[in-house]
Amino acid sequence: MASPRLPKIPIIDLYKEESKPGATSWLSACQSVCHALEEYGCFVAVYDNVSLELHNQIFGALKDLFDLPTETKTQDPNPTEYLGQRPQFPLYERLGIVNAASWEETQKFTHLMWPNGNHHFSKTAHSFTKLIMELNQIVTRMVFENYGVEKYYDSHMEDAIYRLRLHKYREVDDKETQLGLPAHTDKSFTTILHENHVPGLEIQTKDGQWIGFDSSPSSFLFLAGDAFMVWSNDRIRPCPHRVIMGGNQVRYSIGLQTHQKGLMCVPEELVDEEHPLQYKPLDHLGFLNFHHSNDYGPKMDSLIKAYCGV
Ligand SMILES: O=C(O)CCC(=O)C(=O)O
Ligand SMILES: [Fe+2]
Repeated sequence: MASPRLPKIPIIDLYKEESKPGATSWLSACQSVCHALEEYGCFVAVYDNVSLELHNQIFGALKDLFDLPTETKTQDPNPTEYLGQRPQFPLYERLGIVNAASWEETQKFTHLMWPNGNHHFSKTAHSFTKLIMELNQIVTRMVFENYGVEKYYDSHMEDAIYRLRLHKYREVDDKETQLGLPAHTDKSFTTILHENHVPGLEIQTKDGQWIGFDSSPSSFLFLAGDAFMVWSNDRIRPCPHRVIMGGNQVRYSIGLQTHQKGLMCVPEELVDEEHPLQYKPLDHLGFLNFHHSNDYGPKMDSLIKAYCGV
């Protein structure tokens, strides 16, 4: 008997030239994006705007960064969002640039890591961020248009803060855990992840199966975070994901997350008899502090319901 086939994460082409309002494929792409997010909370965007050269440069830059001495990466106070050396998931290390859309903030981060400067790092990280911001804007606009609430798009984007997260998962020793990062949903509005040639990321489907995907230099995993669920009044659920490491290669990944300044409300157009209002206005940055001050078990989407559910 054939074994049951695993579901696959939807793959959607978002080539830069065709991903513009008015292009022939725009409306069907808007529908595919929304459908994928409603069913899986994520999809793989095939995006041709990041060159192979930049893909190679960014992962070269990540190697240089994580090769720095631990004292440099763990500076106190911790403006670089360092996380690592955790006994529960010892393979994982993370650094972050909090306001990565800003060239000055990117340079500040670089200067903390390389007091004598590293222009190549700043330039590479910033060029990558700018291109992924464009992808994030395309997808967000598609969702707003598909739900008929595009009039809120501009003000929503004005309130977006972009955070760049840089990750390293070291190779696994034979007797060690393979868990790179435990299952969680992101606290963000959106997250876009890009990885080097070493796979490991898995997402959980609605019926509880864990599935991976074939990555490539032009694939970017778009994930809905907890705040997307609030905004969409539960139409789009955040996607649980984890990292499982297999072999003896180092995995690097890079993620661009968005968070919203101020109070974010569910658009009134997304509230009706079938979808009664589920959330009070969300203070997203307040929610991040609430999350950091709460050790709330598996930290799945119940935390945001506790924070701003009606
Ligand atoms: O490394 C990855 O691909 C995933 C990282 C992640 O899920 C996170 O930092 O929230
Ligand atoms: Fe995540």
